[in-house]
Order: sequence, then C-alpha cells, then structure tokens
Amino acid sequence: MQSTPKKIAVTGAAGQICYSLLFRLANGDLYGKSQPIELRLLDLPQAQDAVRGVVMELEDCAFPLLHNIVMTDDPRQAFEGVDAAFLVGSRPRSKGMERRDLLAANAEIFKVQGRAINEVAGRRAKILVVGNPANTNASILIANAPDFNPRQVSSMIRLDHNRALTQLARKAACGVGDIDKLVVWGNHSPTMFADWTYATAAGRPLSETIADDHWYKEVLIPEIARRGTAIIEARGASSAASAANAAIDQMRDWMHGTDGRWTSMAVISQGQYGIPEGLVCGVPVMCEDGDYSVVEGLDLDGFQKSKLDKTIEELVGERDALS
Ligand SMILES: NC(=O)c1ccc[n+]([C@@H]2O[C@H](COP(=O)([O-])OP(=O)(O)OC[C@H]3O[C@@H](n4cnc5c(N)ncnc54)[C@H](O)[C@@H]3O)[C@@H](O)[C@H]2O)c1
Ligand SMILES: O=C(O)C[C@H](O)C(=O)O
Repeated sequence: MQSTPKKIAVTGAAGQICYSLLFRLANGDLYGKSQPIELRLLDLPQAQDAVRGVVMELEDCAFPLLHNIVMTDDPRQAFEGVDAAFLVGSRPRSKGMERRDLLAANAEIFKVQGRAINEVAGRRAKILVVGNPANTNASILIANAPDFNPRQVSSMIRLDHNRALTQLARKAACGVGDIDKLVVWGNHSPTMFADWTYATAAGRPLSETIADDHWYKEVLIPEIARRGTAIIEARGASSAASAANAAIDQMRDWMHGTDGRWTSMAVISQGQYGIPEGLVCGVPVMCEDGDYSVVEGLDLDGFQKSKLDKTIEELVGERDALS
C-alpha cells in the first residue's frame, strides 16, 4: 500500500525557477521514488493562466508519484496542512537592479505568507525561502508567524555553497563529492563569504592542496559573491535551474540528513559567532532526524571575522530598513 501523499506548497509557480523545480519534485527528487506527493501551486491571480499551462505539462509527464495538483491564489489554501513549502514567488532582480531595491516590494509578500503559515501550515512543516532578499524575507516571515517554530524556517544559501564546491573542486582537481566542511556565511548577496578555512578534500585541507591564498581571497570569494549577477548579465534573467536544484538539495539534506557532513544553511541565529539573535544568516550546519544543528565552537581569525562582520552589517541594515 502506498503512503499518504506529502503535501508540498510552491509559490511563484508560474515563474522560471518553478519551471524546473516542480518537475523535479514530481519526479521524486525530494522525497524519493516511493513517496507520492501533492503539489499546491500558489501564484498571483493574473498568473493563473500561466500556472494552468504548467499544470498541463505536469500532467503530460505522467509522473507516477504526482497524485494531486492544487492551483490557487490564496496563501491559506496553499499552506493548509502542508509538509513542506518552497517560497519562491517574489519579484526577481533584473539588470542594473540591486537587492535592496527588492526589499520593500517583497517584504509585503512574506508578511502575508507568514501569517497564513502561522494559521494553517502543519506544525512540522519545513519552509524554505528562495525569493530574494531571501534571508530578510525569512526573518519577516518568522516575525509574522509567532506560533510557528522558527527553526522550521530557513532561507536558501545552498546555491552559493554549490557554486563554491564546483570552483574549489576544479582548482583542486577533485570531485565535488570529495569536499566537506565548506561554509558559506551570511547573506545571499554580494557580501556573502565562501570560507575554505575548514574545508577538506578526501580528508586533506583544501587550503593546503590548492595553496593559493591570492586565488582564494581575490578570485574565489568575489566570484561566488557575484555569480548571481554574472548569470543575470549573461542570461538576461536570474539563475533558475541551478536555483531549483539548490532548493531541492537544501530541503533534502534538512529532511533526510547529511551523514555527519557539513553543509551551509541560512537559519535563525541564536547568537552564535556574534550573529545577532533573530537574523537569518548562512552558517555551517549538520542535519539529522529532520533537524539541523549549527556547527559551533569554530575559531575565527581576523580575516574571517571581518568578512562575517560585513555580511552581518548588511543583514542588520536590511532589517532596520524595514522596521
Ligand atoms: N536564494 C537564491 O539563491 C535565489 C536564486 C535565484 C533566484 N532567487 C529569487 O527567486 C525569486 C523567483 O525567481 P524566478 O526567476 O522564478 O522569478 P519569476 O519572475 O520568473 O517568477 C516569480 C513568480 O512569482 C510570482 N509571484 C509574485 N508575487 C507573488 C505572491 N505574492 N505570491 C505568489 N506568487 C507570487 C510571479 O507571478 C511569478 O510567477 C526571485 O526573487 C529571485 O531573485 C533566489
Ligand atoms: O542575485 C540574484 O538576484 C539572483 C540569484 O539570487 C542568484 O544568486 O543567482
């Protein structure tokens, strides 16, 4: 007998990221190949025709695990009793636009959705915020969902983590899967800090294997920080398939565990590493039994502290700009 379908809400269903994400979810890439799912697709009233087109395509794939699809423009209907939610829907950045321009426009969306999640989402639901500015949107959502456990909310920093994995693996001539203990700290923005201090490949420190501090500080860190912008410049639109892939990676690790390995997640701070409580900030975590734990007690040197301070300062600025 098949188990009860898992209910997954996805917002921004007519958008670019969802045009990849929904098909991956329906294929079983999150819950595995024996778990049926129901998709709850939320988008604006004016996007419902486009959502209908996506639904027709989902139907035409004949995914065996996809038991039901609900289309709606009502957040309460979308989040009612869900097991997981991908909050993708928001306005993306276009050429020449900085993330701060998005702050006010997108804050309102996450207030409304936070209230709806507070009222109707399953208490163990995992909520992943993808829509930018993702960290601050997640903080706004948490502030508007006082009865919902803030540890059940995270924002996506995994795309930056994956981007750094590939660049490091290339430089070290190893496989991406060989690398552990990479950290991306902070805001999903150009102030983020891809930190190789603890990273190893096949057990050996990557900083020793690569032995090129100039490349680390002057090439890797800025390239990862500006990668989103470089993709917008090249494609004329922000990253989509890689963002969808990272969203599934982050949610899957959170649900199913990391087997003792580190990954990066943006989660609500409890004051670790001097990150003010309540900010949603990228930190190293390990996941087990459907929960994450922040890797604590790392010694940060002056360079690390200055990079972390800069990204924290930006997060505080975003928070203050909206209060
Ligand atoms: N965190 C990350 O690493 C990361 C990476 C890439 C993109 N993003 C962000 O993801 C977001 C979506 O990107 P995209 O390329 O899919 O954008 P898109 O413009 O193609 O799609 C956005 C969709 O959201 C919908 N939407 C807007 N307001 C909504 C609301 N209140 N409720 C439900 N749906 C709503 C729109 O109608 C549209 O269908 C953007 O904010 C983008 O900047 C984040
Ligand atoms: O930077 C952006 O606006 C796009 C996205 O967040 C990305 O990292 O690709």
